[in-house]
Amino acid sequence: MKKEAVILLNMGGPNNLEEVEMFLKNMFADKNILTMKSNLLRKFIGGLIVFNRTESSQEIYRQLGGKSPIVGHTKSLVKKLQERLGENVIVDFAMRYTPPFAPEVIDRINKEKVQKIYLIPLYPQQSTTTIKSSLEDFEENYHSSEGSAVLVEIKHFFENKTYNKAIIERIKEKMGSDDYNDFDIIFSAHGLPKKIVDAGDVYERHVQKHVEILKEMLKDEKMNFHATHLAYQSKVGPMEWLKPSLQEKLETIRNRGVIIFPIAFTIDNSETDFELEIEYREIAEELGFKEYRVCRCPNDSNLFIDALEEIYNKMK
Ligand SMILES: C=CC1=C(C)c2cc3[nH]c(cc4nc(cc5[nH]c(cc1n2)c(C)c5CCC(=O)O)C(CCC(=O)O)=C4C)c(C)c3C=C
Ligand SMILES: [Fe+2]
Ligand SMILES: [Fe+2]
Repeated sequence: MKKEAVILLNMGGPNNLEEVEMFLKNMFADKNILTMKSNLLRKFIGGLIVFNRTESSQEIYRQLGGKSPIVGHTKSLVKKLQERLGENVIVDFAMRYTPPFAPEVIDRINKEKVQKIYLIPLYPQQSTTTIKSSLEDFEENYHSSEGSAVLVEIKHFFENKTYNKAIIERIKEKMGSDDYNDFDIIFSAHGLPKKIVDAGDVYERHVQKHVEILKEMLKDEKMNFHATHLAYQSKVGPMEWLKPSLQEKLETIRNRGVIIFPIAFTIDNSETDFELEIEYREIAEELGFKEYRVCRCPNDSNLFIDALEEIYNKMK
């Protein structure tokens, strides 16, 4: 039987405090993140951002036990997907800004004489800053290696019913037997500079469509929240980003219960475990929320494994 590989792609996150600078350097050297044409200007602006951000960023990861949770969760997901797909398919992962990088993974699969490689970026909605960047990085590295497999890629999977069931399951898990009507739900997406959206990035549209799909599913499941909202978190720097921000949104709700689902991530990371769980919790407490809950990402849940198996089968 011909060998195939499924490679999951993601942004990565520091595996230790020394890797924080590497993570930020690689992120802000990415032409999909800092989109100016001049490489020299990117180097200058990127260098300034990294210089100004490294220490405060290290503090975030220090509070998370010295590393991002993203790689650990991804390893567990890969192990379970490998068990599901069996020994004729190699399942592995590559990160964009921290190890394991694409060349290391490519070296491993090239030893196996793989005929076809299925690339699945672990972001539900498409963006130039994430999926395009990860696919380009893997493909450029693969084409300069000795590998000769056919590369098959998927650009987004927010419409996948099974994936969305995994989200609904996570929301149910946080709500338990509590009355949904006592809570507003906020789908919180990672923000994006408005300039990138205006240049044609489809991310905002995908996020909006995703929220509409989930709203319908909540209705079908009779999960009748008091209201459903979309907001954007994680703004970096002085530029205009997508709105409303999560802070603005929380300020308009107040005095109720609120549950947050981090809609742009499949895997828990510093933006969920620190920004949502710690920083926004403090803001919510100051604003007088009766309850503030953050759902877990799908991570290595069985329904997410089912969705990835389905996506792989559809790509064939
Ligand atoms: C211009 C800056 C940034 C853009 C554009 C951006 C897009 C973007 N990012 C994610 C997912 C994640 N981002 C994470 C961390 C993170 N992101 C930025 C900047 C931009 N992101 C920074 C500076 C950081 C570092 C954290 C900090 O120092 O505050 C992470 C977390 C990784 C981890 O370590 O756990 C994720 C995941 C998406 C989905 C996205 C565009 C849609
Ligand atoms: Fe980010
Ligand atoms: Fe952040």
